[in-house]
Amino acid sequence: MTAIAPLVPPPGDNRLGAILGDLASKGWSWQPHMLPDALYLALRAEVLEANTEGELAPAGIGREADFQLDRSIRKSRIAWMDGATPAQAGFLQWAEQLREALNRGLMIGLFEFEACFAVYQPGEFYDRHLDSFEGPRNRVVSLVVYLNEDWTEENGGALVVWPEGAEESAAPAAYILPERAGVVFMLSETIPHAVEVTKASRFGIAAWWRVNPSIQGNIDPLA
Ligand SMILES: O=C(O)CCC(=O)C(=O)O
Ligand SMILES: [Fe+2]
Repeated sequence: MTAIAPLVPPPGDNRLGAILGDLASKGWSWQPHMLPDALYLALRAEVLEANTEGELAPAGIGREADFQLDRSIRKSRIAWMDGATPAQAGFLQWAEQLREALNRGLMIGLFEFEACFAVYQPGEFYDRHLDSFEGPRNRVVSLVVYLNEDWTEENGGALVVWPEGAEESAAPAAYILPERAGVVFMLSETIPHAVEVTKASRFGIAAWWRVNPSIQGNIDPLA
């Protein structure tokens, strides 16, 4: 199988520098129109199809024993990616280039990657939360990619980002509209964020890198 845009040019040095600088200084970064167009179109077509074919399942919170399906906190539907289509394979390659750049620039050992399509229908939302879970195989950097054409402020559905470690009552640092091919990076353990109630169908990808929690050379097997 050939990945879509297998030779996606790596994001330019300026852009990578800005992302690394933002993550180091404030813990999050907004990059408008960052996803290459061929990938954007192919991934958007896939999420629209998954949505009409009923391939999305209600999203939960936490993992394994802590997993909860609490529709009062998070109301959306997701489908995990397995890289089995050209669009998904292309996305995984693109993310791999970012992983290498983040590891070099931040001197961290991002290791595993997991990604899902996420759809919020009108009225759906995700309350304020952190993406990291309890336990050793934790999420360290979150990546969100938006697959919406012509999003407007009236549609709602903004991603609200708070400063690192901010109290619930603190003023948000940013309201980000889920615009076409826009990409958000966040430190999963320290950046609280929320998705405001959307008034239009809101398509995107939520993804995370985790560190390798291996001890004495034993790589933790994938779940
Ligand atoms: O779609 C977004 O803007 C963010 C989604 C999110 O916070 C998550 O899936 O954990
Ligand atoms: Fe999140």
